[in-house]
Amino acid sequence: MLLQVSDLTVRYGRTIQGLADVDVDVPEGSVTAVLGANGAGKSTLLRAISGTLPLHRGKVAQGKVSLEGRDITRLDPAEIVAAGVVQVPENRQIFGTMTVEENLRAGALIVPKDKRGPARDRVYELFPRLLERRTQRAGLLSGGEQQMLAMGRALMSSPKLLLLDEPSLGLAPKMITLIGEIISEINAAGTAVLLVEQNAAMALKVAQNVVVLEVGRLALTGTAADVKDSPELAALYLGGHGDSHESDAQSDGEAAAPRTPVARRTLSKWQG
Ligand SMILES: Nc1ncnc2c1ncn2[C@@H]1O[C@H](COP(=O)(O)OP(=O)(O)OP(=O)(O)O)[C@@H](O)[C@H]1O
Repeated sequence: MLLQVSDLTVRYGRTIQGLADVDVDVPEGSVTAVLGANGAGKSTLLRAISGTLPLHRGKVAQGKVSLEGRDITRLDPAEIVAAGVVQVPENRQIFGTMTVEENLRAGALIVPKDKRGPARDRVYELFPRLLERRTQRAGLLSGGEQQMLAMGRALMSSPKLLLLDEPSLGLAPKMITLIGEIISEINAAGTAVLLVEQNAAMALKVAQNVVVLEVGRLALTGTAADVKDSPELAALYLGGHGDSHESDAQSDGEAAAPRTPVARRTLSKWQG
């Protein structure tokens, strides 16, 4: 197993529980999606993995995160990047006054000098739009292009695992489709992806495995194929939240299913 999150409980301050007893496995070479409504704990899970919880006054109260069997729970963010786990933050955090190319260079600081050129070429191959705009200031790019740049920057260090926090956020449907295709390409090239999304339709297209969080707890796990058609997904996630992202996932009325509390279920074992 590439990444194993076991029995993870996260607290913010003394009282707020961000996650409780969460288990997530990311198999080598897979795309694993984490779905859930606002406040379900998706970002908290990514922060726990990337070691950035302390920046948000959070801490792991219990449980463990392992990468290829190595305990990375208490490593700092730079050590986790060096171990091969790189996060693309939700708000993208590109450097607006720097050019596209300079932003990419900033993602390669830990990369040996002779490997930086080839890494950049690979990123440009994956994102031809970034190549076209390499000398432009990043702040002038469209939202979708900024998302590509944030992903490209993360890929500069050739991570084993890419953590994506709601890459579809604020993007037009066509751009969301394109970003989904790019995630599949990144994965086909050998990088595992943990994809946090509110856009279930996109996530279910690109992921093999799915985890659904509900109020900090694991509500549902299974293969994308199993989860996609499950009434549990409609009840847990698509129902009752009225988010516009979600409405295009199921337009057949299922989304209006009442949101009933559902005990944690496993629809099927992880593949592989
Ligand atoms: N820095 C923080 N301080 C205190 N509580 C926090 C902090 N960050 C998140 N929380 C709380 O932890 C819980 C999980 O939040 P989290 O942001 O992980 O959810 P999410 O699924 O990513 O939601 P969203 O889609 O809105 O980002 C929520 O109850 C939230 O209020």
